[in-house]
Amino acid sequence: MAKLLTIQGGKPLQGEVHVRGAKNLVPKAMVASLLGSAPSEMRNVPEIKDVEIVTNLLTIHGVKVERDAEAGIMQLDPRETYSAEHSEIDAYAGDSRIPILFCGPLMHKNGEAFIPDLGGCRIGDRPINYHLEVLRTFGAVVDKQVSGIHISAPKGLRGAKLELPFPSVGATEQVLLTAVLAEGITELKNAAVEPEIHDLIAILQQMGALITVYTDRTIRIEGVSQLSGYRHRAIPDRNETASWASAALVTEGDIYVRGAAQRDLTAFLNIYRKIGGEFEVDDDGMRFWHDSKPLQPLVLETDVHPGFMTDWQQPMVVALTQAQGVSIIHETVYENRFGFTQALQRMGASIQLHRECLGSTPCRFGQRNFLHSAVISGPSELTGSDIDIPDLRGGFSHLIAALAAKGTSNVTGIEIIARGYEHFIDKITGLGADIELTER
Ligand SMILES: CC(=O)N[C@H]1[C@@H](OP(=O)(O)OP(=O)(O)OC[C@H]2O[C@@H](n3ccc(=O)[nH]c3=O)[C@H](O)[C@@H]2O)O[C@H](CO)[C@@H](O)[C@@H]1O
Ligand SMILES: C=C(OP(=O)(O)O)C(=O)O
Repeated sequence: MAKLLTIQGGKPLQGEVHVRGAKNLVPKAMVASLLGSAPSEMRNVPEIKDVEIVTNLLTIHGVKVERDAEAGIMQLDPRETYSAEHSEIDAYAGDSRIPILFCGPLMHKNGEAFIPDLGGCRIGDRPINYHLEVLRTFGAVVDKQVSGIHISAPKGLRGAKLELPFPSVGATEQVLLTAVLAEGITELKNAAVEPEIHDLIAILQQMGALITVYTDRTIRIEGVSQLSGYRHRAIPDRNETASWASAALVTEGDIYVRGAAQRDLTAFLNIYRKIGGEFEVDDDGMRFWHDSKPLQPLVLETDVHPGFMTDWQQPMVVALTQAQGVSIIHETVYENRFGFTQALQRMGASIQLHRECLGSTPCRFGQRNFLHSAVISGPSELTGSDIDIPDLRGGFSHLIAALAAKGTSNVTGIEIIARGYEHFIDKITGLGADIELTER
């Protein structure tokens, strides 16, 4: 049965939420456990859909996964893995982007892997050409099938000199998860250096991997013949933290995010302060609030780390609809991440999308007919609307717009949000929102 969330907007969100491990790290750490010849333990594991999907995928490959969901502790025992049936794996087609990262570990373990078609947010084409190219360079043979891909390493996997055309997070993780047990040395240039990548490297190092990260986006990996397990506490979800911070800004609220860490939010906090948000930090988390002073418009470009992360863009757009003046956003990571603004426009926001690059950060989309720049004029009074959630961050952005809007919004498709936001309905309720969840 589909869920319908009815939101009566206009109440500031006030109170506390608890943010646990990062969606963009935990499922990958779970995949890394496959590389070990001993069990691993992960702490700070959130109850989100992507963790569930990877748990199921590991389980059908023979990994024993045990979990205390409330305590956030997961044990993963990979000692008796095997190749799963294609039909079993195919059941997860279209669910998440993580399955592509099974390639290296499963080839090391079983000599082959079958990967279902990927899911994840529809915010651009999201090809996997970099992944396949690096895997081929390691010596893998890729066979694209009607649905999914079969990949094998008949002659084993050997370290290689690699350079990514763009510092892709996923392709960098692909290289790490493959190179650690490949024969010889791998050098990756133009690697992504997001905090979640550093956390994955910390995990692999605990397992016995030899990895060096240089300051120029180069990563060097010396392959080893065997890895053990790890015990690790995942870094907190900086994207969920930024989302709650934006919710406080949009609703004139005051939210304490227990578990949040300042360090990986530098670029976000600079913008938050410039727009007029307030924050303070203590040992257990961060408080974000917006007193009644007017929000300031600004010019912003998304970028790879250490820039302003693309996943923060969508909630921040909602805040900018409330700023006094014209703001400009240039999205340089995904070619199609402004589709969610249509619903905001229906709610009363003034947002124009442009094909041109409205910014100076070099981007791949300028001459290619993609609406990847936005001009937002504020402040606009938002009114409630019927909304069907399009993607994860766009969906959370719609929720906070509806929570700030005058009147009632009827929101469908909220299941998508559970892919990356733990217990978000309970959290919003706990912050004082006037919402009702019904099944249809
Ligand atoms: C599960 C996860 O961690 N998701 C994050 C990860 O996604 P993901 O790892 O999928 O993102 P990438 O960094 O790979 O993608 C960045 C850009 O590279 C392009 N590209 C990527 C791979 C490839 O083979 N070919 C190609 O052209 C993509 O289309 C995109 O335009 O990093 C993104 C960028 O920080 C975040 O928005 C996502 O939240
Ligand atoms: C784009 C995102 O996730 P995914 O890569 O899992 O689709 C996101 O978390 O905003």
